[in-house]
Amino acid sequence: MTRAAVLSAGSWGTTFAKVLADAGTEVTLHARRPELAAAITADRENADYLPGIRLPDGITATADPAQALDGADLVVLSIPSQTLRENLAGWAPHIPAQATLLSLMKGIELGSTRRMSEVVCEVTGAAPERVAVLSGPNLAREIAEEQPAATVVACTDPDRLEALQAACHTRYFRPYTNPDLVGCELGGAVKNVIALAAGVAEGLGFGDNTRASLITRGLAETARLGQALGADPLTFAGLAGLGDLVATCSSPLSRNRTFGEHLGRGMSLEETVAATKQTAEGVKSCRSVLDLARAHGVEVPITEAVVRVCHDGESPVQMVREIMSREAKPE
Ligand SMILES: NC(=O)C1=CN([C@@H]2O[C@H](COP(=O)(O)OP(=O)(O)OC[C@H]3O[C@@H](n4cnc5c(N)ncnc54)[C@H](O)[C@@H]3O)[C@@H](O)[C@H]2O)C=CC1
Ligand SMILES: O=C(CO)COP(=O)(O)O
Repeated sequence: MTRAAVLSAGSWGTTFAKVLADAGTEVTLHARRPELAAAITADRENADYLPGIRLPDGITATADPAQALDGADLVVLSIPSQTLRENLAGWAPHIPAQATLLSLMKGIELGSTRRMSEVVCEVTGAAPERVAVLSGPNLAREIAEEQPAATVVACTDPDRLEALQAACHTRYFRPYTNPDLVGCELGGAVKNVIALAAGVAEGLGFGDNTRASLITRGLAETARLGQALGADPLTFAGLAGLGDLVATCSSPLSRNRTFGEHLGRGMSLEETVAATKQTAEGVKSCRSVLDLARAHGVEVPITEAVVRVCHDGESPVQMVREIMSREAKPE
């Protein structure tokens, strides 16, 4: 892969543009606001999302999606999941016919319960083997600072997968391949929901036992749902499953965990939404994950609890009481 278009220039899109450029790929980054695109090109910095990080010379930025997509053999999608369908419909006519379409997004569409790769296929008409996902313990700021991290790229076409792995392999970013696209994608979406619960626990003042219990039982419900959707259960023991769950549930950098922490500390939902400037996917996706689980007859008690706290006005204290008083059962 030699030329990538990254849409758009938020925290992760900008960071991943840097990864691609550091791996030797020419990158055009799409920013919605022309002034941000101009500032990125002129200053080599995205001061809105990654202040203090110098962007490589291999990145140019534009506010024109057609210009960003012109000649791209890799199209990277990194916007809030619930906005993908609408945005992609506008971008689709400009996407080169053979380009690989890579989703960095970690959400499930509300209403349709589609994974992002499914939305990409539906909107663009691309064959499923052209669509890939990247998921793992990848907090943007740490990667932008070139702290070592690993990730997983998944695609059903082995040639595209290998090319993708090479296109984003740098001295600080190590991608593994996995053919299980469904499992990788689901792991990324559900961990955001579990991280909300871990944040609530943090906000209530609970410690490591509580977090470890949530991570482990969260992984169990992710794997149950994954299996029902045809994922490989082993994927959930890897970077896109346990790896991402541990990082997100533990890190103060996580927007989902921070959102939950605010609720746990007693902030109202409205105050928390107002205080959250970046995308916390789990707040919306908890509902679609629950819908998906119900459609497949899978029990997801932590996800249910997160929906009650984020949407039905249940208090964090009551949430913990309900999780802990569920019927006792074998592990
Ligand atoms: N930030 C991180 O550490 C990581 C984020 N992700 C995932 O990447 C995706 C993007 O997240 P971030 O870059 O972190 O979010 P962000 O909030 O930092 O940036 C969002 C980007 O989307 C654009 N955007 C917002 N609303 C839009 C709309 N209605 N239409 C078009 N564009 C819109 C913004 O202008 C911005 O460029 C999410 O699915 C997230 O779960 C995945 C791994 C790491
Ligand atoms: O996906 C992430 C880390 O892998 C980022 O998590 P947040 O979206 O909660 O910040």
